[in-house]
Amino acid sequence: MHIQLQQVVPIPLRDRFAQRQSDIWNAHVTFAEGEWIKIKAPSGTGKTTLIHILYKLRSDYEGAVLWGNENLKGIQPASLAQLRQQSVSIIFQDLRLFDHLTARENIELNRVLQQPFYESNKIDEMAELLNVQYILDQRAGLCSYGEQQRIAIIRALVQPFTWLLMDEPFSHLDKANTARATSLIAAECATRKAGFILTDLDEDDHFNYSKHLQL
Ligand SMILES: Nc1ncnc2c1ncn2[C@@H]1O[C@H](COP(=O)(O)OP(=O)(O)OP(=O)(O)O)[C@@H](O)[C@H]1O
Repeated sequence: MHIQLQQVVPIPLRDRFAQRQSDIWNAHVTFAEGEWIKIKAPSGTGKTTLIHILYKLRSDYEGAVLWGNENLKGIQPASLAQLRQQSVSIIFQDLRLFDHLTARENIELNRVLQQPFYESNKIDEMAELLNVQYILDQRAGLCSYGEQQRIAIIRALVQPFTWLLMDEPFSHLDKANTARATSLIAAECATRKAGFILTDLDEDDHFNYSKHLQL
């Protein structure tokens, strides 16, 4: 499924962005199935806004966003639920774990709420790869941000998807942990022939990107 942005402009930012050159805002953009897209932008230029628009957490924009032939503005709740269960997974910038649940329960909840893509033993396997196996049974609220970020990454990877949305997904990780996380994400995207959209502040060579865009 491809994604199209047709002259999307967030309404609260309309005036501020009017003079700005952007590959995304107020442009026609198509992301083809399986593409690995990097979107680079300074702080405050709308990375989170874009990710939230794509996941339909907000609809205060002009223009249109299409997932395949489905315009997000008119999408029925059942179709949106199906999109999020089968086609789109997400790593939020603010992580959005349930603090009172354990790390494992947070991941398991997403695994069973969706059509499970893996058996639950995959959680232990991924946790070992990302070096967070020792906090799996600890309450997420007690985990450090770096640990929580790795849990949020695993949570996103245990469900089916053909697109993965990632909003500054390595912001709390050191170099070694970022390398572990990127190789797991690359392997999981390759297994599914999935594409991703990754936003970040700076250039990086974490992945073999298909496209580099500037917000
Ligand atoms: N609903 C809203 N109403 C008004 N302004 C908003 C709204 N949502 C976001 N903004 C503003 O839009 C700008 C972009 O916000 P956003 O969080 O998308 O930026 P970002 O690129 O993700 O930033 P950072 O790199 O700091 O996380 C900010 O200046 C923010 O204050």
